[in-house]
Amino acid sequence: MDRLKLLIIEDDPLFGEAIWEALQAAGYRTRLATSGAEALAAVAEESFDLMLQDIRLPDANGLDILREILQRQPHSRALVMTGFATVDSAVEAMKIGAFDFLTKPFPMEMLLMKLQKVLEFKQMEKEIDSFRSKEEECHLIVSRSPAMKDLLEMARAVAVTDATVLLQGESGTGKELLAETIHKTSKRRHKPFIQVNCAAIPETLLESELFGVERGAFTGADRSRQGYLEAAESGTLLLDEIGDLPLHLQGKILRVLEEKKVFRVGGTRAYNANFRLIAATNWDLKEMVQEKKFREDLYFRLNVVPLTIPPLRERRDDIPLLIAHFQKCLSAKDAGKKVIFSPEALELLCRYDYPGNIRELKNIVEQLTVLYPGEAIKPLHIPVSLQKESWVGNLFENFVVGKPLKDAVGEFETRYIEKVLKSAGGNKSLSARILGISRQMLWEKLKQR
Ligand SMILES: Nc1ncnc2c1ncn2[C@@H]1O[C@H](COP(=O)(O)OP(=O)(O)OP(=O)(O)O)[C@@H](O)[C@H]1O
Repeated sequence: MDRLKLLIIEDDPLFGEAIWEALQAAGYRTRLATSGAEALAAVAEESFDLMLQDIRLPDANGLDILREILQRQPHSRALVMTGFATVDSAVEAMKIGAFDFLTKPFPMEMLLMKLQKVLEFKQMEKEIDSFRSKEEECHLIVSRSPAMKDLLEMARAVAVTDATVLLQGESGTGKELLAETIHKTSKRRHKPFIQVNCAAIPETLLESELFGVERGAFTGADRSRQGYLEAAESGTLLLDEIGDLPLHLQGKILRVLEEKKVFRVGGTRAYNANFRLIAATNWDLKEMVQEKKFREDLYFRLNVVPLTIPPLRERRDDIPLLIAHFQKCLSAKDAGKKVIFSPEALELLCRYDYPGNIRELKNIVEQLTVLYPGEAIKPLHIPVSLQKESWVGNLFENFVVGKPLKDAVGEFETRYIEKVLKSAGGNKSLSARILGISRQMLWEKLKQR
């Protein structure tokens, strides 16, 4: 860490200079101000890590000066110096934001010890800040595909409104992440973001979890408690997997949305329900409406701003970017967890269809990082199941239609075996394992080519 820069604010020039000298000798960069006005002028010129300030100043109230400086330089810390008679002011100073105080007279060692504490604290603050920003970065939506561009623009525009949003997309496409992003960019961002996965809560508990319970509503309800709808007051409620909400609860949710009031199970008192709703689903809700599995009136109520996230296989240009993003986040958490992907392995990963979408890609990167830390990932390292699927897709490209089935199957088999062998670097045992045949059978097939 750089040397700390200190501002000494002390009206007694002799004492001020003694401190100045002791701190310079201890390696700190220091500047001395002998009045409130001088201190404010110094702060206007440069920023300080720490203020060492006497509370009694000739030209101003020391507490006012402290307040002003901390407002102008919120990252700096203050140690106040006080005589016995002004200990109350020291307590006041701590309330304003001073880090600690010293009662005069004090030995220089005591001052140096306190400064060391501030140094440690500032170092910790710095680490927390950088951890926080890295953590935040890892919660960002990463994309460069044109397919996502319009969608993200629409999400940004809708975030500042209070409109209900319906997020649709296959599992793992990032619906929850998008919902969280909408909340974080909305005016409700300082209020709660409550997520409820309707499919994860047993149906018998879902009603009381959502709406809350009044004491005595049923056997075992020995105290009143709020549900998720109330907990989301003034914030955002994400109802994930809303397609799994039973029909009778769909009606109750619709009433809450219309009346902006919640009634707990077994209760007659109405509680406020002022939340912004984001609903998410993997199902096609329109189809569910046609099949009478989802209420049409609720569907219309939810479908105010529909946003459909495309599956990863329809935005393959995002794959290398996402891989780099997950690698960065993993190595930020643990510097030892770093892998490099060979171009062949990357190509393989870019061709796979990802039925589990981004979640599956993230898991694959994590898995490879744990299994092969520090290594260069080659096709050999990529899970076999994943290789088979992407190769099969690729092998069908340029396949001539018109041959008898037997010939086509033979041709496919030959091409497939060649591809497996190439990717396994000619390793026959591994190729046989990938192909699910014995080494001997592979040998036979190679002879027949
Ligand atoms: N564009 C993206 N950039 C970075 N990470 C992403 C992106 N989209 C999704 N992720 C990550 O992928 C994982 C799955 O995303 P998320 O849980 O949001 O998907 P989902 O659509 O809500 O899934 P499900 O329908 O199964 O609940 C999460 O770890 C999320 O942070």
